[in-house]
Amino acid sequence: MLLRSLTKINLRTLILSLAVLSVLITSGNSFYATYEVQRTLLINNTLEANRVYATKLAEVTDAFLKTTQSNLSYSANFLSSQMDNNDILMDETRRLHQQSGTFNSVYVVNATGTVIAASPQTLDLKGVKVNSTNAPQHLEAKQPLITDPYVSPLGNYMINLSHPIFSANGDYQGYIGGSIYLEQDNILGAILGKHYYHDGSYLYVVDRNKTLIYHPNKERIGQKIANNIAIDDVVAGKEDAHALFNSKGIEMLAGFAPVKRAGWGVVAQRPKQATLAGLDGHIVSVFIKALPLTFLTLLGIWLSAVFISRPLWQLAYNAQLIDKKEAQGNISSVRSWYFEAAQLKLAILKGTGLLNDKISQLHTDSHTDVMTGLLNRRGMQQMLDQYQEKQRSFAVVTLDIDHFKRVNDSYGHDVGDMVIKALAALMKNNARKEDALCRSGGEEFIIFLPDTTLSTALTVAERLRLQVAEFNMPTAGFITISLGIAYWPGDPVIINSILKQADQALYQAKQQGRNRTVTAGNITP
Ligand SMILES: Nc1nc2c(ncn2[C@@H]2O[C@H](COP(=O)(O)OP(=O)(O)OP(=O)(O)O)[C@@H](O)[C@H]2O)c(=O)[nH]1
Repeated sequence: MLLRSLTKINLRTLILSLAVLSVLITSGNSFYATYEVQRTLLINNTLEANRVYATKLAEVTDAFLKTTQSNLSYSANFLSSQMDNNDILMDETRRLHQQSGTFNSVYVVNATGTVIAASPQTLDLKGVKVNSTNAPQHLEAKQPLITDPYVSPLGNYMINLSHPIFSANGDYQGYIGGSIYLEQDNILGAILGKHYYHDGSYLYVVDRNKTLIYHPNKERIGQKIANNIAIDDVVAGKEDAHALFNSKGIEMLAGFAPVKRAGWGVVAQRPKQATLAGLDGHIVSVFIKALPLTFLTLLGIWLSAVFISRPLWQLAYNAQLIDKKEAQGNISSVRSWYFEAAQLKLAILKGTGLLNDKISQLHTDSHTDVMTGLLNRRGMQQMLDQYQEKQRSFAVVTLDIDHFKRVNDSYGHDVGDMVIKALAALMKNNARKEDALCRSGGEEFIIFLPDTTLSTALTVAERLRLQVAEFNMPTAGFITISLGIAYWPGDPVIINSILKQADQALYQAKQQGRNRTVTAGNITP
């Protein structure tokens, strides 16, 4: 069933379907490729932009730490000879606290771990003893230090930067330190926070232990982050970018860079969805812009399909109607503008030409008397049908060779045949183009003279009779013929009765002595 319906698909539909299908596949493919390329480009660009951005901020942070350590170093040098001067200690801590705005608090701790000066004074730190829990590394380090986050004696979550104080002779006298309160407004927020975007992008900083020391969401500060490849890489000192999922399961494009001076890592990231948000709209606008050209292409394909398939369709359609009269003309008028159609048209025309010739030959053969080439009885009947159909008047002459039996008897049948052929030739010479000559039986003939009056027919019949009488037949010599004439005026009188009338006139001519013409009816038309 499917095969049957497939065979009925015409060439135009086939070309159209294939072309439209290929246009759709090509367009779909190019849209998909464009989408994928744009998507990859956007993702890669965002990853790279975040990496560069994180690197820049890591450098800024590093420069800030360096400056801060220089300031602490300056103060430590200055205080090395002033460790017993309470006023100077207080002034210096206050200056450092208020002048730079770097620290939330500044303090000086002596070699035994007791705070001997602090700013702001409201903290009331003076006299507080630091220990390994609340100031873990300073005393042991005896060198410039940036601590890991820890909870201070007053309960602030903080990091400290410190610088040791040595006397002129190199004795360790304690250290000067500055605190950055991670959960309050601080210098890190001032440096990093202004870069926070509102499309879901943000930036955070972890320390060497993967603990958040800066995050736009302050509640997350102090949390340790696990299973994050960006953080794993950045605390290992790598600078790179990765696509990853954040703690809320949102896919992020993260760029990161280490702050080597502190062992920290800066991570800048943007949600992948926000990055690709414009892409769908972009592709839709590309699609809309491509629509007119696609429509024109489809129109062009449709016109081409019609143009290409038309000659073949016309040839196929007319080949179906090959037995119809007009088929050959229709096929000739097909504009076969390309090679295959032209060859096909030629082949069909040649085939139909041969077929028509053959049919015409068969038609002629079946309507012709073989011996004389005149119409036989079937041909005669067809002629009569045409006259009757067109109501065309005619005169009919029947003629018969006189005493033909004697010719046969005297000279043989072959000579008789020659006489019949010679008589037929004389009849042809004597006839007009539109006259119809028939051999109705052995040596009997009928001549139809269309649009001819009885008197003209008589003239024609007499002329023929005289010509025959004067013609010396091969071997048989001179013969005569008798003729009967009737006239059919084109009215509804049955034609066969006219033939009968002509026969009766012929009979009378025989009765009256032969070699004569007798007319049925009056001579005046
Ligand atoms: N050679 C030859 N003879 C034919 C042919 N057809 C018919 N005949 C002969 O024509 C003769 C006709 O003879 P009849 O009908 O008696 O008439 P007729 O001898 O012509 O005499 P009338 O017609 O009365 O003048 C017959 O002997 C037929 O055999 C033919 O095709 N060839």
